[in-house]
Amino acid sequence: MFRTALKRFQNKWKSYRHRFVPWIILNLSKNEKTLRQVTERTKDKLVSDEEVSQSLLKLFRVLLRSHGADHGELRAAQTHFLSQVTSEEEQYGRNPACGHDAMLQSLGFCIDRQPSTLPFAGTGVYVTKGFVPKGATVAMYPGTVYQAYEPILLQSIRNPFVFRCIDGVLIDGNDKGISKMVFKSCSGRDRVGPFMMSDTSWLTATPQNPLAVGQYVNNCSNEWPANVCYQEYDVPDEFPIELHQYLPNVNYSQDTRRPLRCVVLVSLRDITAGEELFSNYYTIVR
Ligand SMILES: C[S@@+](CC[C@H](N)C(=O)[O-])C[C@H]1O[C@@H](n2cnc3c(N)ncnc32)[C@H](O)[C@@H]1O
Repeated sequence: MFRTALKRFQNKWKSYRHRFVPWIILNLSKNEKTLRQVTERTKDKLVSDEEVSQSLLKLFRVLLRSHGADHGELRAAQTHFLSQVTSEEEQYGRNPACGHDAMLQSLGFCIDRQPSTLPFAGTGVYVTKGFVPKGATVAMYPGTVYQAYEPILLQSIRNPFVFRCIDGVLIDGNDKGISKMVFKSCSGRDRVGPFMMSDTSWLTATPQNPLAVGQYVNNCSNEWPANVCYQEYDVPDEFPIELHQYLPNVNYSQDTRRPLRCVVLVSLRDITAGEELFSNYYTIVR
């Protein structure tokens, strides 16, 4: 009897692919209605990697333009790259005042952190301006990337920000304490000449890449169904080196021999200004 119950629990546990571990232990049985189900691992993607790349490149190019004016040492390296921008980007103007302007101009919406609509849910993420069409890249999940075999025990204690990817890769999106120290240290280590390979400003109240607040998106409920979902995105080799400085992820280990793992949040439907973003912390792969 006990063995059967244990076996059933083990099978159920194994099928949960995205999980914030402490949260799921407490809430596994509470809102089964909101579970997201996919039939195969490869079918978990709502939009293609190419579409995600295009959205990120569009935003990052506008950010580079605005920040280029502030970073003299990078200007020479960027000049070549900037000469390649398309006429579409020209219309965004030479110097957007901040990341939010860049986001509105390039993607057509802004997101920001504010107190959640849900009682006792702390901070959430809202669309504050513009309009998000279905299938848009709405946010990024920042943090240190641990391969499935790498140790994360100390950093994961009482940490609700550890996100588990479909393949067991973990992303620690906590912007405080030891998690913050680890991210900064790994980011400083990976610098290539004048180029930063990742962005540490998501650890502050004002991230340069305004998409990098996805770790604050709350779980959906029966009253508030999910309007975004998580999607793994491996940064392709051809991603311009000048634009890595806006990626809010870094590998824990310098020896990782695979593309940098990022996770983006993609809209499941059209979302209008004033709406809070809700994801589904659980995905079942059948
Ligand atoms: C990844 S964090 C999300 C950011 C969090 N709201 C904060 O302010 O730090 C996950 C934590 O948010 C809270 N949370 C997320 N969704 C919730 C919900 N639907 N109801 C209540 N609390 C929620 C839980 O405390 C959970 O452990």
